[in-house]
Amino acid sequence: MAGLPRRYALRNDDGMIHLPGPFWMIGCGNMAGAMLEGWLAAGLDPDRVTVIRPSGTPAPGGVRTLTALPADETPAIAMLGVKPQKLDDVAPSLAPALAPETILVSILAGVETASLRARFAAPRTIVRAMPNTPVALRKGATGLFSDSAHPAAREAVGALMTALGHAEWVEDEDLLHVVGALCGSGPAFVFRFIDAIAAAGAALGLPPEQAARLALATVDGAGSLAGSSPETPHELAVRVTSPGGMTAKGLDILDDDAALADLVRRTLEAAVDRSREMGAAARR
Ligand SMILES: NC(=O)C1=CN([C@@H]2O[C@H](COP(=O)(O)OP(=O)(O)OC[C@H]3O[C@@H](n4cnc5c(N)ncnc54)[C@H](OP(=O)(O)O)[C@@H]3O)[C@@H](O)[C@H]2O)C=CC1
Ligand SMILES: O=C(O)[C@@H]1CCC=N1
Repeated sequence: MAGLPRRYALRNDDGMIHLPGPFWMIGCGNMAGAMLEGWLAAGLDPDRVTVIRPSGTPAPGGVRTLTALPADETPAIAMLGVKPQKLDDVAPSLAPALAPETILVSILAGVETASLRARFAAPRTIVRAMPNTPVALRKGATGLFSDSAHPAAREAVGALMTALGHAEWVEDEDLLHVVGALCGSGPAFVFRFIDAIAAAGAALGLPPEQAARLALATVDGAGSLAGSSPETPHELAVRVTSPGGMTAKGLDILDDDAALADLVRRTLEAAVDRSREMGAAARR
């Protein structure tokens, strides 16, 4: 972080996260709440964070939770964590509370930078982030995009997101629709796969609870192995597949006519299409 303005410094030598000033989280539901859990686990000072949510449901970690924006401070970072459809409920009161140096981070699926800039005129830097719920365990995958971030702001937001797991920038905003489908929605698709192999095991005779336990442990172990091995998932699959053995017969079904690849491609396409629709709705 050498050479960064001090107000952007997010980490010190002990690896703790220090925010440059007040951090507002506008909405703290499934996704933003998971991010907050991950940041708190990473050592974020809860006193720097304010959650604003209409229910007033207390945020984790003793983080200050309000039902309206604080009147007495300007946020260094403000993160939009509401549903895309709620953007216009939030923008009129939030926009005047932001300063040019506020970094505005949006996790709204599909909603483009231009739509955010049309509603939030002040912040020089707007960053779009597309995270996923495993950030709660600091094992997330997050795509980032900004058309405007000063290198220091880019590094600051990158550091914040890297504290939640894997994070990388995309240079073309349109690709955030794909990142949303792959990373943002991806855990739901994987959870369905866990259920599917559990259901298949049960259909073939295992007690359902036992099938569910074995399916979960298998996907957990396979994911960890894939994440820690220098080998590609394809190479790891080869290691499982004994010539003339049982795995090859199963893979023949998944690979026949690219059945699994085609199913997953159509799955992501459907999610991307919806992301584009939500983006178009926010343009109006
Ligand atoms: N869920 C996911 O896995 C992912 C979600 N996203 C994006 O994250 C965003 C949030 O999704 P998700 O967390 O699932 O949704 P949730 O419904 O779980 O959370 C929405 C949050 O918005 C708050 N909220 C609603 N209205 C207002 C308002 N007027 N002012 C302030 N806060 C408000 C709610 O408050 P309260 O708690 O009081 O009800 C709640 O905390 C979406 O834009 C989505 O596209 C992106 C990637 C993955
Ligand atoms: O389903 C959604 O729209 C949000 C964005 C990605 C994951 N959940």
